[in-house]
Amino acid sequence: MSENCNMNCNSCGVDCTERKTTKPDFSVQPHELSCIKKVIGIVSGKGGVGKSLATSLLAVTMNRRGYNSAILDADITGPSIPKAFGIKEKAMGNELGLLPVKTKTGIDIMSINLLLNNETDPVVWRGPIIAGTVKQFWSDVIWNDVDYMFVDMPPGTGDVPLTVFQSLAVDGIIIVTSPQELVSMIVSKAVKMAEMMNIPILGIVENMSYFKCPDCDKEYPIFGESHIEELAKEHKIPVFAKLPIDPKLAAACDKGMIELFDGNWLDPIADKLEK
Ligand SMILES: Nc1ncnc2c1ncn2[C@@H]1O[C@H](COP(=O)(O)OP(=O)(O)OP(=O)(O)O)[C@@H](O)[C@H]1O
Repeated sequence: MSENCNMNCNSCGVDCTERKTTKPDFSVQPHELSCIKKVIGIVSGKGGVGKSLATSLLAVTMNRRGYNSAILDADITGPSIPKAFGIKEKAMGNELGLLPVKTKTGIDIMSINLLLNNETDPVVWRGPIIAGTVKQFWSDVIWNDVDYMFVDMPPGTGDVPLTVFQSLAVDGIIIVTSPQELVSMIVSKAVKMAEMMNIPILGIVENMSYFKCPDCDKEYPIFGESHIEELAKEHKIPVFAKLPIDPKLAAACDKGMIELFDGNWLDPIADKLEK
């Protein structure tokens, strides 16, 4: 202990044996009228691997099982959720807070594109403003009676994923990846970030895993052989699902009809979430 000790470790830099480390608490309270039971972050180490698609499919899968599902689109600079669900209207608010927009099948969605006048306007904001917006999607939106909220994270391990992990009450994350060599390093980064944040990793989804020939049913690994099993074993996390490259999925996203997708690839995740 320093001889000048004033017993306030927060204002002292001496690394003494008596030091009491108090971790700063960055958590943000949800809106007082919100009721959110489980929050699942959908993470990818890099862009374009199908994280938003996986988020949408998960929300639809849980909704089909009779749960109230919601999507908080934290991908502020590349929001693609409203388009996949074909949402044209803007989010409304009242004196109490902002209200999410309901999709045709009743999934609650909040995304920056539901607030911009023009969905093609770029969001040219600095990191702290973007991170602040995500926090507001949590604290200022009235998420009424949500069983499963899926948070579509921006790719990487930067400011916004960090904000989500520190501020929102995330119960677990699902990592979305694709079968390329680069991926093992990228997944490892995402895994380590979750570990640093003490957030459980529920499992990995490998997207664009193969293409199934409609004529002969043979599966072709278009992006190369998958190494996901080894990677999952290395990090001791389960592989939940392997999604095929399916032009019907891309078309459903483009037409805003993802709620009509046909496939049960994500059932193992839904089973685990139900448990
Ligand atoms: N399995 C698939 N089969 C066919 N098309 C797919 C598949 N997965 C993703 N796509 C298409 O690839 C594009 C990128 O997918 P998506 O927006 O989900 O990626 P992302 O990881 O969220 O990207 P970003 O991180 O840049 O936001 C979309 O047009 C989507 O429809």
